[in-house]
Amino acid sequence: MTKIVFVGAGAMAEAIIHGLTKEKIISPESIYVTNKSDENQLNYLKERYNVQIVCDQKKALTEANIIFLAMKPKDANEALTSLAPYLNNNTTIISVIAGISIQTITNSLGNRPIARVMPNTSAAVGMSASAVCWNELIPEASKLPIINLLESIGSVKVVAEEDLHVVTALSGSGPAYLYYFAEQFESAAIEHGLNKVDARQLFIQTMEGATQMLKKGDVEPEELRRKVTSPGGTTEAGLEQLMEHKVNEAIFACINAAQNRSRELGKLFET
Ligand SMILES: NC(=O)C1=CN([C@@H]2O[C@H](COP(=O)(O)OP(=O)(O)OC[C@H]3O[C@@H](n4cnc5c(N)ncnc54)[C@H](OP(=O)(O)O)[C@@H]3O)[C@@H](O)[C@H]2O)C=CC1
Ligand SMILES: O=C(O)[C@@H]1CCC=N1
Repeated sequence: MTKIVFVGAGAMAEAIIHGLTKEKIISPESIYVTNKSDENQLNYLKERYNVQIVCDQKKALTEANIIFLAMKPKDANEALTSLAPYLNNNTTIISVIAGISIQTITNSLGNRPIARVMPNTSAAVGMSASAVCWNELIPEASKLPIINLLESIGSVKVVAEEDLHVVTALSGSGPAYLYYFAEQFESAAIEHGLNKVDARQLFIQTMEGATQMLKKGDVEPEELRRKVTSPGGTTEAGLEQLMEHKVNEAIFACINAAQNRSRELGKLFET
């Protein structure tokens, strides 16, 4: 049975564990969690998902088939140094850490199969938009099982490692941008008299409907936008404000800043 150890047990680890256990891809008895010090969080994960808390670090790490690295970039060096002595040569490392390169991980853990994944927190509902890259030590035969594992938490694209910076900016961070839009649209609607429940429900359904239309893939977003926008109508009035406030520039600046930060984090914690 495949044994998975999560080193780091915060928001992203929980979202992946939620997805994996919900889809029954891996039995919770085979999922182990450990972190730096927060015992309450480990107990919470055990209670909620039935996963195992690592008691014997050496045994758990030596027996692991897959180790997920799910700590913040600033904590990676310390965590990797403490893991290194216990790793089995065949263990596959799957890192979700933003910015930290396969080379940096290799420098601490030695030459071994390493994959980097950029998921997002929608993994909790099986809707992560994940991208994965790997080093040449991941055997061809292991690639599909890794993709299958990740598909249990959503969609998966295989990308070049260099592209993970922009992927992080777009889909890793992406849910936060959309939640920010949700907050702002909801507040604006409330200011104009709608109650919170209706405002939220209408906005969610609008996003869902627009997403479904985009997903059909037969009409470009620009054309879909045009179909909503009657000349001299309400949409045109609204869009004019978005353009006047240079929302397009804000979005370019947002993606640029996020992908730059991913590169900076990689450099800052390079070993
Ligand atoms: N949140 C998100 O939307 C996404 C996050 N990521 C990436 O996932 C990673 C984790 O992010 P997130 O879950 O949000 O962060 P959290 O702060 O929620 O969790 C970080 C976890 O790492 C643990 N940790 C810290 N130091 C060590 C150590 N030395 N050894 C073992 N565990 C340690 C912490 O333990 P303790 O609490 O005890 O200190 C905590 O459990 C980051 O690298 C981030 O870039 C990727 C995609 C999306
Ligand atoms: O904000 C971050 O750094 C992480 C990476 C992607 C989403 N959250």
